[in-house]
Amino acid sequence: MTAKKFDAREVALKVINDVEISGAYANIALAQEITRRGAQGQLSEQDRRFITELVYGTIKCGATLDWMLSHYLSRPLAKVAPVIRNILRLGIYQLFFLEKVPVSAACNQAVELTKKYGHAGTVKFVNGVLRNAARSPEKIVYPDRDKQPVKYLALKYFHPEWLVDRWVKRLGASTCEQLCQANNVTPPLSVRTNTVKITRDELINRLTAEGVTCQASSWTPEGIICYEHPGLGWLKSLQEGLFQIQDESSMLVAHILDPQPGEFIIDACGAPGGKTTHIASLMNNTGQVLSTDIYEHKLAITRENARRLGLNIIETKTLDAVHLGHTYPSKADRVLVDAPCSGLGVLRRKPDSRWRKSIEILDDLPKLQAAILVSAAQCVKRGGVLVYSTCTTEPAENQDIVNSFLSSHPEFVLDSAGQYLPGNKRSDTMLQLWPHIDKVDGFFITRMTRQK
Ligand SMILES: C[S@@+](CC[C@H](N)C(=O)[O-])C[C@H]1O[C@@H](n2cnc3c(N)ncnc32)[C@H](O)[C@@H]1O
Repeated sequence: MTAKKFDAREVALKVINDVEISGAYANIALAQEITRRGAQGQLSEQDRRFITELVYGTIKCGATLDWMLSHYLSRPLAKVAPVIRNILRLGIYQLFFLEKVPVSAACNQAVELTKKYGHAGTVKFVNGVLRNAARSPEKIVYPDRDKQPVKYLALKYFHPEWLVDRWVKRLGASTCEQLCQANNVTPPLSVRTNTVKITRDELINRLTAEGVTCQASSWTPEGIICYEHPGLGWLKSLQEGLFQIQDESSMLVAHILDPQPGEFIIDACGAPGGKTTHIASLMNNTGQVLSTDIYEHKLAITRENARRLGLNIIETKTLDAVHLGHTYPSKADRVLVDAPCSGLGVLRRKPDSRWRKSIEILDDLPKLQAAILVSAAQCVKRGGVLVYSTCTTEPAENQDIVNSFLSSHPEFVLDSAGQYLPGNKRSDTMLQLWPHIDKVDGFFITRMTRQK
């Protein structure tokens, strides 16, 4: 039974304000609000979907909505109070991007919200701006695609201009367009079967019985794609440790490392343990996996995941990976460096992530990545394996790091990462996966063997 009538747009506004004004993460703030309202019996499935659409759409399209609004404003949007600004964004998003929402509903609800959160003057202002936009949509003219490709692509596909500029220079406008389009498609949830406890076929049956619509992934033997699912927290199969939530391309990393039962493996940047637990599963829970990370609170999540999955060969240690080399010299059979990175390959996962990045992050990260790789490499035994991976598509964080490492470490040779793929093999030595080509998160994976 619905306990209390509420307005979906007001819930969406609250989450958007939390993200914009308080710096909350969109997915976390939304999940909290939905859980809270759900527990109070206020939310139907339809409400949940509509609120999610409003929040994710308004945040993802942020700069484009502001540009659209600027056509109907006589003063800069930055001078408008934050809450009113967000009401305008929500309103114009519905007017221009949600065909099913009637114009009257979008405008009237924005006015009602302004009555509650603004004053008489702002009510008139919001009403005027949105009704003007609804009446004169022809005022919105996108920049010419050929003359101003960066501006056009940034506005059309909701990406920061600095990033589009970078991609257009490196990939060309057409590829950049495909990449931006792919980043706007929300991917389905993917999970990894905990093969220590259950087979993939059995898990698919179990998930289906729990109301999940899913099918086997073609990338890995344990991946499952879930197209529709009830709240994950409610699934007994999750509580029983039958699976781990993990992206398909992220699952490839442990396969390329190819850990064997009985070995000693170091996962240098291991938290929150997606790959650490996968490695332990592939070792059939026999041997030792040391998962290190600079943040203890993240390693606590690794330990919790290992406990839930029933993997008892995992140990954790809080450590700056630049000190790994002298702590475990030549001790490990295999070492994984899943380096901290700009995350530009996984923008499709969260609507706010593209707006949280800045060009400056690309200045500092490569130095840290190189230092971690050099140190972690010292832990590899002769004949052992070193894997370097990131979830970005930036050469400065990927190929440049590995090439520079190889040129100063002749004892390591580059293997063909593509040959270690569990599904279709590829000829790539350094594997770069792309959302627009491979339809998975953008991941970079390389594998090296220590010969001397
Ligand atoms: C890409 S994430 C790792 C994800 C993890 N491998 C997984 O699959 O769940 C990178 C990790 O590096 C950690 N990190 C950042 N700087 C580090 C450093 N100097 N030494 C060790 N870990 C670091 C971050 O805390 C973060 O957990």
